[in-house]
Amino acid sequence: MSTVHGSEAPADAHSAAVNSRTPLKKRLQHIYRPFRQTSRISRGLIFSGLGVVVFFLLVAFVAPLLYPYSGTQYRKEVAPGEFVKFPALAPPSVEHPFGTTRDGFDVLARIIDAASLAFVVMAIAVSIAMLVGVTLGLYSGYRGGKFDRALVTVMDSVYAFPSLVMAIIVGFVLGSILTQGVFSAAAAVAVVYIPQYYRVVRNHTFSVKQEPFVEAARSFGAKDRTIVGRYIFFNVVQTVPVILTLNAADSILVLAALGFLGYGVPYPIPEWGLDIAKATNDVAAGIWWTAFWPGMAIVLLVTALTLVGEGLNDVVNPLLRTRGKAGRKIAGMPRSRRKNGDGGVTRSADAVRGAAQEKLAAKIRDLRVGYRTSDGPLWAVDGVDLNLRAGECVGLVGESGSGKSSMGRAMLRLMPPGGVVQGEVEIDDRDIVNAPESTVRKMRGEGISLMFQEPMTRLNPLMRVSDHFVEMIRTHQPKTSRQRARTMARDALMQVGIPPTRVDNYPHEFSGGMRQRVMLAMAIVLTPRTIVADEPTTALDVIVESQILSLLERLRSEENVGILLITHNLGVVAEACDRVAVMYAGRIVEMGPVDQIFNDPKHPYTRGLVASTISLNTTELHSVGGYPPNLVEPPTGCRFADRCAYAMDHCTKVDPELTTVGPEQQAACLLYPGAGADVPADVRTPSGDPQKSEV
Ligand SMILES: Nc1ncnc2c1ncn2[C@@H]1O[C@H](COP(=O)(O)OP(=O)(O)OP(=O)(O)O)[C@@H](O)[C@H]1O
Repeated sequence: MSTVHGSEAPADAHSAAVNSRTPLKKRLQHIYRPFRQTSRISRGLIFSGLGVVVFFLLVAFVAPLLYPYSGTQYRKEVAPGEFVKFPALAPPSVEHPFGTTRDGFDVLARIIDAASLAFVVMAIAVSIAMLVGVTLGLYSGYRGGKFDRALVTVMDSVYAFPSLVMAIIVGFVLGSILTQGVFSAAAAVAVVYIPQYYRVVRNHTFSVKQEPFVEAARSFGAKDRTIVGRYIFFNVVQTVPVILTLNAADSILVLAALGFLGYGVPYPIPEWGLDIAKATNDVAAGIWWTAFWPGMAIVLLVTALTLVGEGLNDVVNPLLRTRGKAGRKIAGMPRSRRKNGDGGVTRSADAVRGAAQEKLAAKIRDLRVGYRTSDGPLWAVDGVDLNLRAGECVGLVGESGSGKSSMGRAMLRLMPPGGVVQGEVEIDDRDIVNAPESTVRKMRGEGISLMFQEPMTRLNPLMRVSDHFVEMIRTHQPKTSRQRARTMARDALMQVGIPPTRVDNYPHEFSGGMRQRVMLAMAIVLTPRTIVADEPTTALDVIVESQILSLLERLRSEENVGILLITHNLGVVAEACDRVAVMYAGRIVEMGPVDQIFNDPKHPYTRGLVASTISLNTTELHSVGGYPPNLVEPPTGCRFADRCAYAMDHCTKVDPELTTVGPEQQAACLLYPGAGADVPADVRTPSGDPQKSEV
């Protein structure tokens, strides 16, 4: 096992020091980190916007305690029981800094009280809209079906309605049922925004639930609640703070418009829109102060909230952040590496395998995987038997569409909508295909793990790597503390040669090869007995490919893990596997030790595959002519018959079974006795010797 410490050491030492002395400081730094990573302009906009919002909050909730007048006060007591009315339309003065209104109210007092009202209405309206819209959007998008369609229609209709007219109608209705006041104004504003949250969240949920990282979460055994709460919600809600602040800004305008038109709060409750409406005649008479101050308040607060909203968009979404100094400090690859980068193979694989030879990591019996398609049902895997021994790596090869990935996913019972699995996949004496959902979830991750191709899309871009680990570990071991889960994550990262100091990085902060190793670390952190690695080295350069293969080798030799390695690359199989299973049109057509299959393939299809591999000795390119059959209507007899150079009459009539063709080698071809019990020996007359002929 390698411990890799590289150029990250100083940064980590620094964070550790902060952590041990001042956890609160560390926590604040942690919260501030995304802000540091945004551009200076974004930060400037957010903080100036926030400054103005805080100023208005002070005006709304602190100033009333300090300012001598209230917004509805029109006189003051000069002696006990003796009142003097404020002058009407008095210009700004020391006594009335913003002047007075036509009805003798102090303008500054009304600005202050209207600010409190604006924040209260804004808070109620936005909270109602967000709560209702987000909840409905998540549910509707995740569940789909009739409920979703009905809700989309309702929300679209509400959304299509002019928002101010909608707010007036709701305000009017609520005002007549309840009373015209703060709550009915807030509810009127809320109704306008519900469809906005709903539409954004619903559409986002709909697409995020199909993301590979959600499938990956399912593969690690996450429950629906966890998937929605952790994987979908956090991806979807990244837009919510932005909508929220923009809505908050807009709600000030809607409230003012309602007030201006007389459908908001009743006079003389101080409200900026209402006060502007009352001041329209004053402006014509040259009295500027009665409309100017409420107008300014609206403009300032709306602009500030908009700035915060736009700025937050950059902060919340890590992909939009511009890297600052902090980002550039994050170091890359470790300085020291093992000589051959092989993950430290210390024991002979054969020695371990010998002892564990008979233990099965997975036992597959009559596995069938079907999909519903527009052309009819299709069996992508059609009756596969396979024993995967502990400590063994079996390569699963075959042309694109032969059913390899379907088989790999079926081993975890990870089916897309419309997919079915039949048969048995036994892991730890439990059959995952027929187990209840709760057992399946437990088996995923602990009993069997799936290592996907395309690691970038399998990791939630908004979750740190540590969060992925903690989430997964605690799903299976709820009693494990977060701290312990983080330690396990660091250990697993170390095992795959990633500096543990990078545990808190986001997926996009890793290179492709490192992300693939992160996926592998996740696949092994719970020490499963079996790993399905689906094209784990696709799109990686040869050095990273070799590192991944070495890690897999170490897992099976040291940890005794059984590995099913799905790949197109026969070179990878030759390097990493003990046995190979060749799949064609949903079936295994040949299986045996790698050396035997590569040096002496028996099935004509395997011969074609091996012949089409390019090596240093290749002088002529071969390929298997023709196309695989349509699995919706597979041909009778051998599925390879119409592409086979040795096809006989019987091949289109008799479905061949796997039969022994060499030591530990089996092939499903009628050329060999036993592949089709009812084929008489004298009709086995291929046009040439299959052992020698070219394909
Ligand atoms: N969700 C699905 N719905 C319908 N058909 C599907 C679905 N997934 C796979 N198939 C079909 O099942 C067959 C096997 O596909 P699968 O992806 O398992 O093959 P594969 O050997 O892994 O291919 P590749 O090497 O290209 O990944 C193909 O005919 C494919 O079109």
